[in-house]
Amino acid sequence: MNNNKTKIWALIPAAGIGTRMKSELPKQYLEIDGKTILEHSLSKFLEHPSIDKVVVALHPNDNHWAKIKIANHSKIITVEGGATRAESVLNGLKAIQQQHQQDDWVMVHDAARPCLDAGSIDALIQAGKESKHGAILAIPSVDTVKLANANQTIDKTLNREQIWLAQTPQYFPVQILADAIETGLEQGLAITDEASAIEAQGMHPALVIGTRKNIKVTQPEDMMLASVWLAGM
Ligand SMILES: Nc1ccn([C@@H]2O[C@H](COP(=O)(O)OP(=O)(O)OP(=O)(O)O)[C@@H](O)[C@H]2O)c(=O)n1
Ligand SMILES: C[C@](O)(CO)[C@H](O)COP(=O)(O)O
Repeated sequence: MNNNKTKIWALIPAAGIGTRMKSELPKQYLEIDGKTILEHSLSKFLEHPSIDKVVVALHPNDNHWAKIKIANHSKIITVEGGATRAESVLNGLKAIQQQHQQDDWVMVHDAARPCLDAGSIDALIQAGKESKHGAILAIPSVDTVKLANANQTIDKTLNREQIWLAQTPQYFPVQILADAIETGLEQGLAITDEASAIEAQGMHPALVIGTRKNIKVTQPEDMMLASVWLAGM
């Protein structure tokens, strides 16, 4: 347990339907090595001594959650997800706000990233002590990056020294993140991760180097990669 007064919450948006995975089940309920992807993702937070509670946002028509063993875990609270990832996260934040203390922080992590390692959670917590605008896991681009024109020709090559690919977890003070997402949604901004809502408010979250193993299972071929990484954990 986190012994400071400040609590660290985990928030797992798991209300997507996995269109790009083209599977019968929503991808978070596909199994790797006898456990669902969602269970793999949740276990990283349930087993981490600094995480106090875990909020999971579920699809309103989810009829799979109740069947998995972890559903009864005493650290887990569930909420109904929304039509977009940002709305699911906001619903989770509202549930946290009913119980949180002023200085609590939240770590938002995609249900679809089952290969997170405990060291990355530690690194984010450390970065949060040094950045009042929060911190996210990300990896520097290893490829040359092109900016495209509308007709799929190359406009120009970007300086990849400045290009980082965002992952989750993304770690912020609860109140700051809830306000930023609420404002961003009201303004009609495209909020594809938590940091983009924070950036829109003029803040600059820290970038913490993650690992390439922390993939987001998105397309069918990602299942094999995730099972290889999980086997080595
Ligand atoms: N309305 C939504 C949409 C997505 N998510 C969650 O956000 C994470 C990242 O989203 P993504 O990988 O895009 O998942 P899906 O939306 O399920 O996939 P797709 O875009 O292929 O439909 C996933 O854990 C997903 O369950 C959510 O909680 N609520
Ligand atoms: C939050 C995220 O995983 C960071 O890379 C990503 O933005 C989610 O995007 P998606 O289109 O909802 O999969």
